[in-house]
Amino acid sequence: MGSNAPARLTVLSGPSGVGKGTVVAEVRRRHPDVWVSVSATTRRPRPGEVHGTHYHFVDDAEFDRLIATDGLLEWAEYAGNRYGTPVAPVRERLAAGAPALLEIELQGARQVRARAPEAQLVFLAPPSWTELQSRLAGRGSEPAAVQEARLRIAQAELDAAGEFDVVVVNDDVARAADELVGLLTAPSPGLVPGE
Ligand SMILES: Nc1ncnc2c1ncn2[C@@H]1O[C@H](COP(=O)(O)OP(=O)(O)OP(=O)(O)O)[C@@H](O)[C@H]1O
Ligand SMILES: Nc1nc2c(ncn2[C@@H]2O[C@H](COP(=O)(O)O)[C@@H](O)[C@H]2O)c(=O)[nH]1
Repeated sequence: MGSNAPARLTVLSGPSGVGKGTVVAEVRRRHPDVWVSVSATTRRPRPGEVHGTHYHFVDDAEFDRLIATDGLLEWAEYAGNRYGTPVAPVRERLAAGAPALLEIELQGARQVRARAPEAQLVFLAPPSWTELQSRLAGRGSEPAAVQEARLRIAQAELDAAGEFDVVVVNDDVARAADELVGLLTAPSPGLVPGE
């Protein structure tokens, strides 16, 4: 990615199980300097998830405090838990002229669009509905009822794909990662949110 990369806020969104985390991990494997925001969440950690790396795992009181102190660029309730982007690291990153990537759901993407219109919004789409179902089930990280809740939300998220600047189909992780790298390095005006 290199130090000449433009400062741009990019949001990657898309339904649960489409492969956002997988594609971002592939981008970071190739370009370890790509900076990805670490969200706060009230969700409990999955096996293997590390506090401060995958998420800042917080309780409801701490999440309330983050909201009350304007500590979040955006936040949303999703399938019974709250998720939000700590604003300070994103601001610092963009102010230093370095790009930032957020991996968030639809409500949060809409908030970023309202607050930082220059941000680039990328929607990661599944090749088909049945493939999305099978990826979510195959991951096996949620019980069936939670998978069903996530798939109900996914229908509405797929309907909103037209709100995004670019749609990337995750038919193949390497190909989708190529496309995302291209978008992350494309020139843009750059923006410091909230200023
Ligand atoms: N292109 C692909 N082809 C086949 N399987 C894939 C592909 N991309 C991701 N997967 C698999 O799909 C499952 C879901 O991927 P992942 O956890 O990255 O999704 P996600 O969009 O980040 O989900 P969530 O929003 O719930 O965190 C994983 O088991 C992953 O290995
Ligand atoms: N609005 C936000 N959504 C976020 C954030 N961090 C993650 N997410 C999204 O939540 C769902 C569920 O995530 P999971 O880890 O429980 O599978 C998924 O779409 C994430 O992209 C955030 O800070 N804000």
